[in-house]
Amino acid sequence: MQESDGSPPVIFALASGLSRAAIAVMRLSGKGSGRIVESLCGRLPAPRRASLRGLWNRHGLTPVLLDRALVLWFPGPDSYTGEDSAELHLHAGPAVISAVADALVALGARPAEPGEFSRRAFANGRLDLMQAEGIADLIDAETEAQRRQALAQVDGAQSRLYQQWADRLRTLLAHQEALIDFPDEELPPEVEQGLLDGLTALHATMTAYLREGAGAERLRRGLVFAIVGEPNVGKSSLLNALAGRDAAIVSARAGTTRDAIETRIVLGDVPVTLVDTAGLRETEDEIEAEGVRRSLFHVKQADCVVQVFTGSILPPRLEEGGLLVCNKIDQQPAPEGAMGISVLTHAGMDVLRKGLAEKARALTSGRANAPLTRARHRAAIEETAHHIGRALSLAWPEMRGEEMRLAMRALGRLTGAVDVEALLDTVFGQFCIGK
Ligand SMILES: Nc1nc2c(c(=O)[nH]1)N(C=O)[C@@H](CNc1ccc(C(=O)N[C@@H](CCC(=O)O)C(=O)O)cc1)CN2
Ligand SMILES: Nc1nc2c(ncn2[C@@H]2O[C@H](COP(=O)(O)OP(=O)(O)OP(=O)(O)O)[C@@H](O)[C@H]2O)c(=O)[nH]1
Repeated sequence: MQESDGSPPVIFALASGLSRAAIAVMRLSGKGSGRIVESLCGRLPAPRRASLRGLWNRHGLTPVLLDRALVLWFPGPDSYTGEDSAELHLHAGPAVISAVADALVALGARPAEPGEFSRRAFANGRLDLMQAEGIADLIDAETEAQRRQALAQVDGAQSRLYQQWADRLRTLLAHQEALIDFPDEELPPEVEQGLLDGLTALHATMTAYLREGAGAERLRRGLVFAIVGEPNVGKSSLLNALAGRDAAIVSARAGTTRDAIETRIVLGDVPVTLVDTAGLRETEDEIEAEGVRRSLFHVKQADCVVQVFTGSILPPRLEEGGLLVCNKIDQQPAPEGAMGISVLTHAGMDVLRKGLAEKARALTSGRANAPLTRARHRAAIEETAHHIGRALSLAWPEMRGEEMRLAMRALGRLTGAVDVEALLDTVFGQFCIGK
């Protein structure tokens, strides 16, 4: 469906989501938005000013009033998408929303796909891919640290850094082209040396950046901490205590937890999924054995393993860098080398919470400015660095030039400057509807 002049169709979505609320924001974008708003509420309100209007369905014999709503009109290109856009701030009843949606469809609009508003903003040059991904992260941000990180990305921290790299690379490529085009002229030898030095420095910058990177990506997606140990040591009790609610079944019978139970909590400003796993032991019981297999899988997947035991003997560590926790110190003191707690009496629980928060912070720390937040970015920067590395290893100018062009391409895909059609579905498909 398109407008008759070939411009993209008007799309609409409930930007405020479907949860129960007092007001619902219906958002429209596309060249025909103005015509649709006029049909609903008469003349267009003044640009960017909230106006109270009756919304009328004029399709039947007599006009039907759908709602009295606040209407905002954003003429393009000064709008989020860069197109003519409008917002209808409705009373959020489901019947109001569906009546308005029906009227919009009758007027030629169609429901938006996930991320479609932002995709249009990208297509119209209002934001680059990294900023768009930042917006998706901002919508998902649960903690202050995630919010800060996402907002810096929306403000272009990464865009600026990667653009700076692209500019350096482009200058170096120009020098390389000069070496190719004028092989016989007397180009001063500094040109080639300067080129190689420049490539070496850029390569070093990128590899250092990749090395420091993992923390921000973990902060964006949140961490997984697995609670593991033998049956009956109090793993489920510990999960419930940390979560502050009865998420897992606690019983005196060993082997109670069969399948992993997950709870989300916040530790040190990082969202953490705690996984309570089946107790690790040799067993004849088929279901319990499957539980044990799954526990070991979680140990491998987790960002941190909280290994719980009881008694006076330190167990062998399941995982380097994990936390060794001795429970039930109300019955017996913890051995040296483990953190002692009693879920029953709360002894040691504050120290444990601090220790876990410290782990969460350490796993998500990294450079404060323009950090690496996504696997997509990591892959593109790795590819860029790979081609720069190859360029450095090639003496033949044409081939070095080709590697440098491939490096430029990889970097361009990062911000969306080149060659991205295939990427767009992946990037914008992860958005929620209405963004
Ligand atoms: N009601 C409402 N709240 C919202 C949004 C929205 O679309 N609607 N946003 C949606 O994401 C965010 C704000 N972001 C926005 C970004 C750009 C423009 C915009 O109209 N930009 C124009 C004009 C800027 C100006 O002069 O004020 C432009 O950049 O040209 C609006 C909202 C969060 N809150
Ligand atoms: N004395 C004492 N008992 C505890 C403490 N923490 C948990 N328990 C008890 O130990 C028993 C086992 O607790 P669970 O939390 O079910 O243990 P689990 O490790 O999840 O057990 P499985 O599901 O079998 O792997 C229960 O009866 C708890 O009430 C503690 O700090 N002190």
